[in-house]
Amino acid sequence: MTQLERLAIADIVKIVPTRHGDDRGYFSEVFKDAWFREHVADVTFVQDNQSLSAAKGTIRGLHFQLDPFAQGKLIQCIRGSVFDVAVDIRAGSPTFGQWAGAELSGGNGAQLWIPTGFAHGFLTLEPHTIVHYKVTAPYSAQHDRGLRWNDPAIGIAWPAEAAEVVLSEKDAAQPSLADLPPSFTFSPFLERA
Ligand SMILES: Cc1cn([C@H]2C[C@H](O)[C@@H](COP(=O)(O)OP(=O)(O)O[C@H]3O[C@@H](C)C(=O)[C@@H](O)[C@H]3O)O2)c(=O)[nH]c1=O
Repeated sequence: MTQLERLAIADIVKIVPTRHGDDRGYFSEVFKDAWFREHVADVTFVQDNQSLSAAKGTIRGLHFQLDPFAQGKLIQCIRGSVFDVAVDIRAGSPTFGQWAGAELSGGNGAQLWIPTGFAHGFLTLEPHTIVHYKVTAPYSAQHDRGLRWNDPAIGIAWPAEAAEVVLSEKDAAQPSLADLPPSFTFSPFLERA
């Protein structure tokens, strides 16, 4: 049975698909459209992404895209491990500015569903970590925005691997939540799929 757990922010859902183990290894249905629509969110995924991070302590994020290219994301780690985080940037949301996170790894097969209205990022906990994820809107460089990974106002409790981080130039220069123009948050607060 696939396990489903809502995190501290209930719109963030952790999913652990069943793994059928045998002498060869395991088999797992990692995404099934009808099941996902019924149990998690009635959305259509239009793009799959994959990133390899060579070093432990790599941070990617926190990222989101503006409407009309806002993306819901289904995140999975297929090699190594990450601490994966979503930050609520829905203006008017009772959990605005709060975060929820989970460890995703090739070993645990866990996934995180992050709807639109959240900024997303992760920290690699091992070298050569591969993250694979589905998104509900195509990439649009013009709509791509970010938030500072270590904004004290958000206060993400990153694991110890964040003591010495590897960051892109873009992510080293991301603004803090207080500096986001109001038009960059998702307003009015809508409980979107
Ligand atoms: C995200 C993305 C990037 N690119 C290109 C742009 C650039 O040349 C190169 C690397 O882009 P980035 O530095 O933005 O890659 P990265 O920092 O891995 O960005 C990703 O981070 C995680 C946390 C997310 O949530 C994703 O949605 C995405 O924003 O890949 C695409 O062609 N398509 C895409 O969908």
